[in-house]
Amino acid sequence: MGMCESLMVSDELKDQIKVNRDIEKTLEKKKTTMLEQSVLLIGPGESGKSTVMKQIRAMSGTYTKSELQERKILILRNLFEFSEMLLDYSREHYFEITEEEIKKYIVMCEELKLSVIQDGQMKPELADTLKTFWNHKAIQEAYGNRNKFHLTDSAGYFFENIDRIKMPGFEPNNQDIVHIRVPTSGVVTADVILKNIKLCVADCGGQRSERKKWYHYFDDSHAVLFVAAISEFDQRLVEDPDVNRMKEAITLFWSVFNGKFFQKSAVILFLNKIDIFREKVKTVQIKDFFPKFEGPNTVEEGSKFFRRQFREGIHASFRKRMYCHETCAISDQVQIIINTVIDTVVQENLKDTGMI
Ligand SMILES: Nc1nc2c(ncn2[C@@H]2O[C@H](COP(=O)(O)OP(=O)(O)OP(=O)(O)O)[C@@H](O)[C@H]2O)c(=O)[nH]1
Ligand SMILES: [Mg+2]
Repeated sequence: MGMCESLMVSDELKDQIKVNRDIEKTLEKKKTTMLEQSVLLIGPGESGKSTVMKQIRAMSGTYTKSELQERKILILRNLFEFSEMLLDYSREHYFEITEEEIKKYIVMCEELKLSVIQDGQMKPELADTLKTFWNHKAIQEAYGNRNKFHLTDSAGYFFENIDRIKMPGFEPNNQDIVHIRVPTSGVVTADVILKNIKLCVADCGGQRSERKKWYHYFDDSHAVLFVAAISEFDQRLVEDPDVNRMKEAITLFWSVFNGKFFQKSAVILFLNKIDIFREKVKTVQIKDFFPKFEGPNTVEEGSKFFRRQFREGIHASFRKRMYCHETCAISDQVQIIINTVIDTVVQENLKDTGMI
């Protein structure tokens, strides 16, 4: 996560941290009753909104035993879903895999499905088959093509951790939890207390079919946290394979901040999945997808370019209330940025009420 971390402590962030300390002092002096701030998490599907929500949750406390058990079952469900997708892709593309192996892996998928429904425990033999499956050449070839069939970014993580997951007393840790993929349907709300502030967070499903539900939450929020995956500049939408994911994110951002809604809200943009972006720019040219991009194909130039793209199409009144961060939501380091964001939100709203 080297670059991820170095980007996090930018000069902008340092300035922000200083401002935040001042705000904390102001709040301390005022000894007000607990401040309530509502935060709306929006952005396209799979950009990392729920992952940010999980990190906020991790900052505010621990999970109960039954919540951990639920997450353990979700991990097995993910392993089942990812295995099926990888196997289907290998078969469709005639990668080298025998009929006998295919039959064995179909049974493996069935057994995984059963362990999800039953006790959430993976039998040792099943774990061994999963490991052989993951190391199979055809499956690795399919995994190498994951961008083409929308396999979730975190699929590899669970296969790599089977030895730990199969243990009878296995309890998911925060890293496991942030890698779980469950698309959000509708809007999931949660109240969290952080830094003596009650945050009412609404995490919205981001796929096209989910977006009409967002409008019920428009205009009431103190802050809008828009999450876009910067790594997706070369990928296509699941909902419409003709549309580039990054272009969709930018147009969506422009349409939300067009001047009609969120007149008083702080606008926070997370250019997320910077870890994948860092790897990708080594081999994929931004210019091939965004001909206007002229700089060297680096993380720094790429981030600057995309920041500008998001900024340039929004209503002028939002630009001075817009804060942008490059993030890696699966890294616990993102919690530092979230802390900063909370302070920014409070600062913006205290300005509005004339308290500072
Ligand atoms: N490598 C990497 N993976 C990430 C990052 N952020 C999220 N992910 C993974 O990306 C997948 C999608 O993340 P979610 O948080 O479920 O996405 P979402 O925006 O809530 O998606 P919808 O609910 O469908 O709108 C999950 O498997 C996450 O573990 C990141 O910064 N880096
Ligand atoms: Mg979600």
